[in-house]
Amino acid sequence: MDLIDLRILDVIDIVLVAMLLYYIYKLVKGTAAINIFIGIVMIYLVWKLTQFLAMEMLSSVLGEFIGVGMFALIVVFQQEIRKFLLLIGSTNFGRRRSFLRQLKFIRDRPEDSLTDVASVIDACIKMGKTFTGALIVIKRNTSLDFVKTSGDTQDILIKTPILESIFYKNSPLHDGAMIIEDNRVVATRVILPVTNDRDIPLRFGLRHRAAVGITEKTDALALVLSEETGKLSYIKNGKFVMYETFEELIIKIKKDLV
Ligand SMILES: Nc1ncnc2c1ncn2[C@@H]1O[C@H](COP(=O)(O)OP(=O)(O)OP(=O)(O)O)[C@@H](O)[C@H]1O
Repeated sequence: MDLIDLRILDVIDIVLVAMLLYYIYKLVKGTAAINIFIGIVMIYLVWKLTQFLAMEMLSSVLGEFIGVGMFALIVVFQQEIRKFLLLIGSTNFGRRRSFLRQLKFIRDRPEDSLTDVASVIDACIKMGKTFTGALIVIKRNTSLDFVKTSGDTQDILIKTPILESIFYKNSPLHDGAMIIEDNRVVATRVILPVTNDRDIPLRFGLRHRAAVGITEKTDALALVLSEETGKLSYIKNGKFVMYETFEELIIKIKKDLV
């Protein structure tokens, strides 16, 4: 019986380690950190090999290095560790959230719990036609309180004309970002963290960099309207999401909000 238990635990152990390595790889893939990650994996494998071959001295040197290296790793991978914890947190919360939403849906008026994505996109289409710049952040699981404090607190039910009037060029609220939680505008004139990503084309300025920045640091979704081109960009997880039509975009956002 003990033997069977051990085997099952071993399998679970291996699956968990494989999942952990996969998630870490997914996070560092395409970043400069991938080379550091590969380097660490190689040192670890050599260390294990020296232990297996009983090469005492080399194994103890590498062992010491890996021991101290743990602290260095936390510093080097600060951003990635943050993202990783966020990923784990939001995976669980995601399910709980949709369950809570169901409950909320029963309790509250529906207009208060689900983001009216169609109205948001409708406002964006209209603003795009008049080359009005806009930056809209939609909260998912991660709290946005740390950025909200930089702007003005609001509590406004989402309606197309209201969103348009907020970003209207002469409006006192048009500057910075607007934050949406559920179906309400909860903050305006918010200053967002700007990304350091050098791969973003130069034609994108600070508004787009801020949208990439907040979606890198949190799981929020961002919509950016360019004042220069009137083009609407949808940004998720620090990346521009491609879409063909506005209908397709609405479906994508709704899916991302479930
Ligand atoms: N860190 C930030 N947080 C929130 N809003 C910002 C931030 N940086 C810039 N903005 C907003 O973006 C506006 C325009 O900035 P900028 O012209 O650099 O952006 P852009 O990406 O080139 O956009 P556009 O294509 O509309 O010109 C600013 O006036 C401000 O309202």
